[in-house]
Amino acid sequence: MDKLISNKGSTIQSAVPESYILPPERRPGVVPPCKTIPVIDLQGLDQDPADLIQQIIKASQEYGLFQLTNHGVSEELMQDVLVVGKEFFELPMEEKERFYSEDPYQNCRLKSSVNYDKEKVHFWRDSFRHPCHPLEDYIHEWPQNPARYREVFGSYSIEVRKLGLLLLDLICEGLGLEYGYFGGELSQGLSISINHYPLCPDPSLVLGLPKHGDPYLLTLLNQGHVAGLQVLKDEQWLAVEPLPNAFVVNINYMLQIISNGKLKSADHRVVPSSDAAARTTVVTFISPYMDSLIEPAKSLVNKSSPPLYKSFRFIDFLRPYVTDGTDVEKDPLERFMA
Ligand SMILES: O=C(O)CCC(=O)C(=O)O
Ligand SMILES: [Fe+2]
Repeated sequence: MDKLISNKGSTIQSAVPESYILPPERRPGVVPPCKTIPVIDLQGLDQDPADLIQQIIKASQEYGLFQLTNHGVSEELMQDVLVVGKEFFELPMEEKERFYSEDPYQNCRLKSSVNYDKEKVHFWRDSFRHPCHPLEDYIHEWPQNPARYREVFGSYSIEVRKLGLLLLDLICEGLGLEYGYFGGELSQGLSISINHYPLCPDPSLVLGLPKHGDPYLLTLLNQGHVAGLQVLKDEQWLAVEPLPNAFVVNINYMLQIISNGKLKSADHRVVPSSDAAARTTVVTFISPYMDSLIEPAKSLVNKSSPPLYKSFRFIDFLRPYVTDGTDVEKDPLERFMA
């Protein structure tokens, strides 16, 4: 519990503790906002679906990440989860305590940094995470305080799941896969993580999250209005500007593998805000079942395009990823190359 940044009280507001200070070569440096990151307006879906699919595929090939506007999840719900998520982190410690755990497989889990006990340097983030689908299996484990938590996160998880499955259908069509390819067990997992990056006395010395790719299928991030997310493209970090009520969507490792490398997982990281504001974000991950078989889709593999990755069970990828954390320079896909 005393590992949580939000539990360290006033001492942490005056100076960054030694254990969070990165060596100079790993510090984030200055990254200006980037204007070229694709913004896709889902309103065009009815008029010209083919064009929209092309935009999604192109962005997923070039950046592995795009922003999505007019996506159908109401502004009210987008705002509500950010407000209630923030309220959760503002609760007294006694309220949050029962969710704190060192066990990476615990369902409802409050934790700090990435892999606190193993990492050399800690990251400036607390997070609270839980599975969401099917809702009735999990909602009774969620917090009852803030009072609106279950209602707001319940509705949000249903809406975001619908949107995520729609995006996967569009990606499926864009890749030329058989209809409904992602509809089954590959997309049955759903979890939400509230990331809280408290105010940092010197953001230039730390990272909120280190460079990583997300290990699932697809991520939909509601990043609110405080900047901090950066994506790596052609060895350059680009800052992803907050757009009101937009989702930042990123391709995950499993989608890179299933598409046989046609789509690319976006490496990203988070820098705590330098505009004197804490940053709270809500991240939704769509993922395969633990025992789902992951492999390049058969229809994308042929003589001239051999499989780039092996077949494996999702848990065999996830287990080392979870245990080793993401504080490593090596590529987690390496062991799964064909
Ligand atoms: O909070 C963010 O902006 C991104 C979080 C993220 O990358 C993650 O939770 O995997
Ligand atoms: Fe991530």
